[in-house]
Amino acid sequence: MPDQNNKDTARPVGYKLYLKMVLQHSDIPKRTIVFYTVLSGIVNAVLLSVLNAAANSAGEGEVQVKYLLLFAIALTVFYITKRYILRKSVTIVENAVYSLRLRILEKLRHCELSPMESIGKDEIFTRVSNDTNFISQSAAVIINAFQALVLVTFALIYIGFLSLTAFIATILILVVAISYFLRRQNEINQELRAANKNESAFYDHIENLIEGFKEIKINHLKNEQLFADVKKTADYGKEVKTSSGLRFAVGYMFSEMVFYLLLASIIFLLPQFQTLYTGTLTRLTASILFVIGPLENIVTTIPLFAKAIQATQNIDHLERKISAFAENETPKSYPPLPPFEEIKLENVVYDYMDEDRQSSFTLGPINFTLKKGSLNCIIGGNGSGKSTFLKVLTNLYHPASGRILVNGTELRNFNKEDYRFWFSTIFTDFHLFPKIYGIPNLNADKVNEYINLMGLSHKTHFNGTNFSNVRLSTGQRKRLALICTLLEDKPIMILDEVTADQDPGFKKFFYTEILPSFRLKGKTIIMVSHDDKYTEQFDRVIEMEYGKIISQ
Ligand SMILES: Nc1ncnc2c1ncn2[C@@H]1O[C@H](COP(=O)(O)OP(=O)(O)OP(=O)(O)O)[C@@H](O)[C@H]1O
Repeated sequence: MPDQNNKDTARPVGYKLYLKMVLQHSDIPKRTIVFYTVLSGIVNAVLLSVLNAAANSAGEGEVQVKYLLLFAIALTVFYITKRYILRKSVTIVENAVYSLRLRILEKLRHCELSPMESIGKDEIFTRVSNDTNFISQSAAVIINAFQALVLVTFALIYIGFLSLTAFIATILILVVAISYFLRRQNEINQELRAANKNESAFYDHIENLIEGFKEIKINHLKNEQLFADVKKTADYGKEVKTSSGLRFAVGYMFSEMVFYLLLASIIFLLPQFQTLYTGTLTRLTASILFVIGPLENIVTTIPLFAKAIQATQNIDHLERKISAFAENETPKSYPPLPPFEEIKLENVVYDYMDEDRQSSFTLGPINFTLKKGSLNCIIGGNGSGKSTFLKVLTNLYHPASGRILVNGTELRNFNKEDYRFWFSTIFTDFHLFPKIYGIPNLNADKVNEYINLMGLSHKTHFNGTNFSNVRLSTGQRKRLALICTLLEDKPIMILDEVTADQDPGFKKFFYTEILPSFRLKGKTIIMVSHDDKYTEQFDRVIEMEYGKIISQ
């Protein structure tokens, strides 16, 4: 589903994209930024040429006041412009990163579940955290390099003014050195891409090592084999990064050597071919020496700029992916959802797709009716599709075909968010938030009452905002999730294996006390359970096999 709001679908080329991303939230016009950057570069050039001229005239015993005055003016303008541009660049970049992060996360929270699952948490985390950080850190360096470029341009003009031959020689040498460096940089970039892929594999290993710590502590063979894989990946990373580092060093050295050769040829050869005025050779030498520093700055910033562009493209790619799957709900255009009476699934089918867009598992066709106030139990073997069915029922996954009818009207006539708001869910992979979100006017006493009811008062209590302790066992954490579900007080509760990690005492309490209390409150329950001995507590038992309901 393409993003209706994102009309600008043509992707700008790398550096334009970078500029667009960095400058889009700037309150200063682009022209002003360029003006100050260029002015600061020019004044920097003036500053150095005044010093150069003053040094020469000092040698000739002339009065220095004129140069001193010029120096003072240039230094003041340089200070003001450079300070302005550096301060503004920090604000602009941090604004850009701030807006970018919030914009992506804003889009992400409106994204559908299945594309979000397919993008994966690693990519989202890397882009939103690492790549945006990189853009933020590289901006000041890039601005400095841009000023260095202005400086070099003016220095070259000055060299041309002193000697046309020296100017042509310098330009030629510059073209050779920079194109050699850039060619090397292309090779380096290829290696860096390989290093990046390898880095992701290395992160995976670290995750396995941390997440699987218990397993590797128990089994030293696992520990050693995993570490052998870690080492293999680290070895490859070292190899690629060393190779690219060496290439960079050689390229850099070559560029430096070429400059010394340029200097030597101007000092030793130029006077043989051209008559130079007194002091011109000294000025030329000083100017070329003066160009080397800023040029180094520019050349070493090129890889950083390339990486910043890559980071921008990565972020843009993620943003486009998320935008393409963002829900385009316009709540005001939907009629209000009536109170829940019945949900009907007619021939509903849902497919999980593999990387080749082939179905790896099909749920359905499902025909099912959920009536208000009913207690429903879903049973079935592992992988029979119970959780998938619940995600389709709650509209977290959208059916590939079939209809969902809400009180007799098709669901697509209503706002999906309103529909989902009917449900309280505890999925098998539920997340316990550190705060209780989504419950207005939360009554702390009521929360603590539930904590007591669930037998957790010796472990935790609610302080008005947070639970005092969430470092609990799996079963205890599920009881806390159940408390949140009770507090939400929705008409339909989805409970996916909530009793799976509970002790027999709590199971009995749940099925004989809590469940009947739900019935009394008129709640509708769908619960996945493997507790055969309590199935008589439900109005209906739905059995699933290979993605289908085989009895209900
Ligand atoms: N995010 C996913 N992407 C692709 N396939 C999935 C995904 N989640 C589940 N599946 C596949 O769908 C099938 C049904 O999974 P589901 O989790 O619905 O089964 P279940 O009946 O709840 O299993 P269990 O009792 O083990 O929890 C499985 O074969 C599983 O491999």
